[in-house]
Amino acid sequence: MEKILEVTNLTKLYRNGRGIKNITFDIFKGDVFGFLGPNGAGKTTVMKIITGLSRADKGEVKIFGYDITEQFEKAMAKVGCLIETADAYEYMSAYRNLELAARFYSDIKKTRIEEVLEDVGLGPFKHEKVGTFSLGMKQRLGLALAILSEPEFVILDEPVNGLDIEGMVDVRNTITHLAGEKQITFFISSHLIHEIELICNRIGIIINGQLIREGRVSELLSDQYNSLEDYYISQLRGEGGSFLR
Ligand SMILES: Nc1ncnc2c1ncn2[C@@H]1O[C@H](COP(=O)(O)OP(=O)(O)OP(=O)(O)O)[C@@H](O)[C@H]1O
Repeated sequence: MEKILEVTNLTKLYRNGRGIKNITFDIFKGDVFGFLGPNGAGKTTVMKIITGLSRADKGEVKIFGYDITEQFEKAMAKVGCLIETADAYEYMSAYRNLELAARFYSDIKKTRIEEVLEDVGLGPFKHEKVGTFSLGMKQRLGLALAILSEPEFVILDEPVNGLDIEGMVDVRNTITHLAGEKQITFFISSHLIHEIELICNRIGIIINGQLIREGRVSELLSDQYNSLEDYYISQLRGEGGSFLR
């Protein structure tokens, strides 16, 4: 199976001694890979390195076979991402923000902007200024920006953070639709186990900067566990009990 992302021995230590250590995993074409971990586990650190926003101390990242430090542009050519909150101009409308972002690509049609706005549920608000948007609406705009260029691999850091139930369902449906219909591969971080269970086929669990488990959801869940939540809690208790005290 084609490897879309290869992460090998990724390590980064901040001056305060926190960070990530020897993270290794692969994502294959068609995967919706969930990156699960409690607050401060290291999810954003990994995603920032993968998308070139931060540098690793050690290790290697390849996207579509290209090393992200040596061939960054080639590695990122078919990648869309949303890391932390969307980088949007608050005094412009959602539509105008997408129009500006579209200029970075040579082949985005006007109809594509309308399409992504509908996909993420921002159609009715497209001409309103982003500064007046709720956090959830900004998250949706971030998702729209991430998928605008019709990427083959999409990296989303906590995409449903701050969304109400309806917003969560919309984003979940959008991801499931894009993965199923358009064969887009996803790498999604979250601490919301239920969301991950509903949309991901494979997961990695990161605790205290270390990837403690990685695999197919169906294989990780043996008869012993009724849900991913049961499994996740058992792993936290085993490896990082302090998170639950
Ligand atoms: N720039 C930084 N300087 C120092 N420490 C940092 C920095 N960025 C992150 N950390 C620390 O590294 C650890 C991992 O942080 P990171 O943001 O990657 O975790 P996370 O899993 O994304 O957490 P959350 O779910 O809360 O967003 C945390 O202990 C955090 O305090």
